[in-house]
Amino acid sequence: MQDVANGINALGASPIMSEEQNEAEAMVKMCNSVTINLGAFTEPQLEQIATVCAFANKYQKPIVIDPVAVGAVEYRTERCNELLDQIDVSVIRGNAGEVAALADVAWNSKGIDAGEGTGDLEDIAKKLAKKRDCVVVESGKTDIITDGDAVVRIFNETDLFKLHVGSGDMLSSTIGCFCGVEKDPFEAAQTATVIFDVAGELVAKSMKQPLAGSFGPQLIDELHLVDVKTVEKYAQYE
Ligand SMILES: Nc1ncnc2c1ncn2[C@@H]1O[C@H](COP(=O)(O)OP(=O)(O)O)[C@@H](O)[C@H]1O
Ligand SMILES: Cc1ncsc1CCOP(=O)(O)O
Ligand SMILES: [Mg+2]
Repeated sequence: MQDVANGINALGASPIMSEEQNEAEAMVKMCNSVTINLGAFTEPQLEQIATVCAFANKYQKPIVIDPVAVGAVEYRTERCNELLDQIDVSVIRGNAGEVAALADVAWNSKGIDAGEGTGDLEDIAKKLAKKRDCVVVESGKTDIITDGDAVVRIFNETDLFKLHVGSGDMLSSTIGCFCGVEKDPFEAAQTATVIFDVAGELVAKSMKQPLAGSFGPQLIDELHLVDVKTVEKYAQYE
């Protein structure tokens, strides 16, 4: 949670974390977008999450969902699908295992990680985008972004992302921030993802020794420093 708040604050956005149902309407009214992270929740929190999402739909604030580990634990898949049945979501951002689980595709997920499977990653992402009528960002070595028809691939990467727990959470919240300033969630998701990936890649390239512990803080520093010119110079996508 700390990395998420610091990462998006460094980018110039303004995070606020909330867990209290009674402030849900006020929170949603004042924000530009809502990111729901299902990393660790209890049943009462699910009620609060559903309330926040209902207000977000009412006040037309975009919602980004990070369905952490839904592929690994059936309970999570069920709760996440129940939530998605109730609300309109702009973007779902997950790794291959999470996206496959929500798209009803068999996959061997592993905890918070992507795990392994044989399905075509782009087809699976498109299936979920069509099923939930939203944009899907399926992260991995190549990040796949789709609205169900068009597909954009972002190639900037570093293995250090995998060693830093919370990289996916930071990416999802970054997408949330861009959805708050760009009406088209497909555009917002692409911009956020390329900035995040370029920032991580630049950190990795600048490190004398690629070490997991120092990657996190340096990623936050790079999110602070990174500018449009730098992203345009290094972005690799099609
Ligand atoms: N195998 C990989 N090699 C390099 N970068 C990766 C790899 N897998 C994921 N990433 C990057 O890590 C970031 C977080 O994505 P991911 O690890 O898939 O999310 P999560 O942490 O939720 O599993 C993304 O920016 C993605 O591009
Ligand atoms: C370790 C852990 N446990 C519940 S959520 C979480 C963090 C997941 O982070 P990410 O999916 O971004 O690696
Ligand atoms: Mg994750």
